[in-house]
Parts: sequence; C-alpha cells; structure tokens
Amino acid sequence: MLILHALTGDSNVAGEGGWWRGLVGPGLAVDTDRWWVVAPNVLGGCRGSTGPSSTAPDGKPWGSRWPRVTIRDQVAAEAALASELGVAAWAAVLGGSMGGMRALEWAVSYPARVRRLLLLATTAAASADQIAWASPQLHAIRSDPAWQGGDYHPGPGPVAGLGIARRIAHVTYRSEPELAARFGRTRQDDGRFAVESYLDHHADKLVRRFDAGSYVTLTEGMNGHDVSRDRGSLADALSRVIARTVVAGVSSDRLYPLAQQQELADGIPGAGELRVIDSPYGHDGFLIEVEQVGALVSELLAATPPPVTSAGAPAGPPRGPRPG
Ligand SMILES: CC(=O)SCCNC(=O)CCNC(=O)[C@H](O)C(C)(C)COP(=O)(O)OP(=O)(O)OC[C@H]1O[C@@H](n2cnc3c(N)ncnc32)[C@H](O)[C@@H]1OP(=O)(O)O
Ligand SMILES: N[C@@H](CCO)C(=O)O
Repeated sequence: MLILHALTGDSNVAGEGGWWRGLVGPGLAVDTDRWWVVAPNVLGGCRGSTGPSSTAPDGKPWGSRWPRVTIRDQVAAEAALASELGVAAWAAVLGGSMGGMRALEWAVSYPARVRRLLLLATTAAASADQIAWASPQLHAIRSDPAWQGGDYHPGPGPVAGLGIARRIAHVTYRSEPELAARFGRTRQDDGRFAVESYLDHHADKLVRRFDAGSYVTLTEGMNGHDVSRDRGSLADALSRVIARTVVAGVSSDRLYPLAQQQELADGIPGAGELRVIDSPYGHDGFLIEVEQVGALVSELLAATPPPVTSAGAPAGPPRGPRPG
C-alpha cells in the first residue's frame, strides 16, 4: 500500500508523532500486520528525499539551482521507487491534499499499477483561489532578506518569511467557526489574542522542522497541478483511472471545497457518491478525523479491486489518450 503525505508531512505516518498514527499500525484501519506500507518522502521536500537543501553533485547545496518539479515528476520518482522495490501494482494508494494530488496522478499516469484509490480533500487542478492563497506565502518567503535568492543553505534562512507563510496557510487549513469557538476574542497575558498566539506556535514549530526552499518548490508544484495537462479534457484524464476509488472531502474545508472532490467523484469511473467527512476542523480534518477516514479505508480495502493479470498488475488497457 502506498501512502502519500501532504505539504509538510513526511514518511513518519505511523510511528511516534506520525501524522496518521491513529489510522496506520497493527490492528488499525491500515493494519500493518496485514499490509506492507510504503510512505516515501516527496521529491523536492526536506524530510529525507532530495530537495533544494540537498547537496548537488558538485558538493554544494542545490539552492536556487533546484529545478521546477511538478506533481507528475514527483509521481514519476515514486513509480521508479516502486519498480526498485519490485511492486508491480499497489493494493491501494491513499493520499490527502498534496498527497491526494499525487495519488490521483498515480492512478492517471499508471492506471494498471493502482488497484484501489483513496482521494481525500484534494483536487483535479489547483484553483485560482488556492493559487491566490499561496501567492502571499511565496512573497513572504522571497521578500525575507535571508532568502538570498534561494542560496541561503545551510541556513537558518528565511525563518521570518516561512513563519508568515505558515500563519497564512494554517488559517486556510482550519475553519472560521472552529477559530471562533476555540479562541473567540480572548487575549493572553502577553497581550496577544489567543488565536495569534496559536498561529505563532504553529509558525515556530514549522520553521524548526522545514526548509523554506522546499516549501517554495512544493507550493509551486501544487500550484502547477492539473491532472488534465497534455491529456485532453479533464473527463479524458479521469476516465483513465481503473482503480476502485473512493473520493472524500471535509465538510468545513474552505481551501479544498467539496465541489473539487465532487468533480473527481463525477469523473472517475465507478467512484460512486462523494463521501463527506463531517468535521468542524476544515482542511486539516483529513488529518484529524482518523475514525471517519479509517471507515473509508476499511470500505475501500473490503472492495474487490480490478482483476489481476499474471504480471501482477490489473488487467485491461487504460482508457483515454496515452501521455505524450
Ligand atoms: C501529512 C501532513 O499532512 S502534515 C504533518 C502533520 N501536520 C502538521 O504538523 C501541520 C501542522 N499542524 C496541523 O496541521 C494540525 O496541528 C494537526 C492537523 C497536525 C493537528 O491538529 P489539532 O490536533 O487540531 O491541533 P491544533 O491545530 O489545535 O494544535 C495544537 C497545538 O497548538 C497549541 N495551541 C493551542 N492553543 C494555543 C494558543 N492559544 N497559543 C499557543 N499555542 C496553542 C497546542 O499547545 C498544541 O501544541 P503542540 O502541537 O506543540 O502540542
Ligand atoms: N497540515 C497540512 C496541510 C496541508 O494539507 C500540512 O501541513 O501538510
């Protein structure tokens, strides 16, 4: 099974502090006594894969020389990894948000290698609204004098800019009613509104564990995401999927609204009804509501996948035009 993390996630899915630790592990919905789970760090990231902070062949950090990397490129790297591991086809590919973009690209680029597919809080293409929210984040990082055009490694780099980016992003990851109920207009002893302190906390936590160059390259990768690019219409692209598919969104997600997942559920053959995770937590609901996500995973794993050929991959040619 392949599990694909979101923007600032990593390969620590199930361990201590793992971002889906309530979902993945012995006896859990993704039962690791039964399934062999692979959760790679994304290409361009900073948590174990190669990215702008990595050393280039000349012995210096990639920095500003790091190339533009698309979601499709990231998936091509993951497909090479799967081949290296001897995986002809995944029993299931699961992903939310940016991980959902990659899961979708997997099922469209390599339909015969994905037997089941779970798409959570994600989209067929980044929308104007999503690109717009990313814009001040990218400006915040690049206008920090410590950015140095991207050549600041080993750092610490533009921590102020990255912190501002995270504050902006984190608001979009939660919902207005949640913030109102949790924080209201409460002020702390130091004079900050409690909600400001909460955002400061999340900014401080991220800058301690994440590279600004990776944040930029991954954000630009998400902005460029469009599963239909060079594949005709969106309907053509989505019709290539042969996996048993479940598509779900979060009821209060203001960043990846349900209409985006409805479009996927409508276009992917046999995806059935859009599933809605009922949650006040907004986009982060796909990380927080592990019980509801677990029920969707169990349902998907119980479903019969497409038939397998002798080569171990699902039978049947992918529909729609092949990629160029
Ligand atoms: C795969 C991946 O996608 S990403 C990997 C995991 N994601 C992240 O780490 C992203 C950043 N965090 C998040 O997105 C979310 O916090 C989640 C989804 C991980 C968890 O959500 P929740 O359980 O609702 O946690 P919440 O957002 O309320 O944050 C709790 C933290 O805020 C702190 N906090 C709450 N109120 C305040 C306040 N007024 N002032 C300061 N800090 C506050 C808590 O002390 C807690 O701190 P800790 O995380 O250091 O223990
Ligand atoms: N909290 C998630 C949101 C993006 O999906 C992350 O930081 O990756």
